[in-house]
Amino acid sequence: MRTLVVYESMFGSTRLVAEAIARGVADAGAVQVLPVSHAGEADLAGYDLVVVGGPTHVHGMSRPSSRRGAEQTAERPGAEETLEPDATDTGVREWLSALPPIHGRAAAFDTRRHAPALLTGRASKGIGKRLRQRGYDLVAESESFLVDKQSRLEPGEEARAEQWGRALAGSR
Ligand SMILES: Cc1cc2nc3c(=O)[nH]c(=O)nc-3n(C[C@H](O)[C@H](O)[C@H](O)COP(=O)(O)O)c2cc1C
Repeated sequence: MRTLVVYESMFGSTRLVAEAIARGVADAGAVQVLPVSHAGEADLAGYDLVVVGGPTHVHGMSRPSSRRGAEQTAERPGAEETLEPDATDTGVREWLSALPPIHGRAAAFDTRRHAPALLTGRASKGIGKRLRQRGYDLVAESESFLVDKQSRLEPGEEARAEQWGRALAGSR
């Protein structure tokens, strides 16, 4: 099985989740992890499974304005957040909009604050919806991985992401 994991990440937590998912999926075959800024070059037809994730911003997928907000957060004096080198003006929302229709298997994930999803929203809902609109079959329920107020992953979330990846690898 060939798997592609595409992620968007401003502060690094969604990247860590993407890398953990990839470790889990790797039991089932080759896996490539790409930041969304490089995913436009990928030939999606060459993959048996495409996993897409991003941070929850303003209850959903990020937008240019919320990504600017994240940049400003990292630029505050004494900020604990540092901006990822691959954090650019392209997010999964824009990437998914430009995706050609394709039939394939996919799954969606996000990172979000540790509170009920009704309050936080979750980007994976929109990611999953758009993947289905493009023609993908979702092989699993969309999943959220939780961060604290400084956007750091909560303890145990990387292990849970690896486990989720293992479950994806076993899905048919
Ligand atoms: C502009 C902005 C808006 C955010 N809005 C939400 C939100 O509505 N719900 C939520 O759970 N987290 C929200 N967050 C927290 C992000 O989900 C968190 O920063 C992200 O999961 C960290 O992932 P990253 O390190 O990959 O960027 C927001 C963060 C920023 C910068």
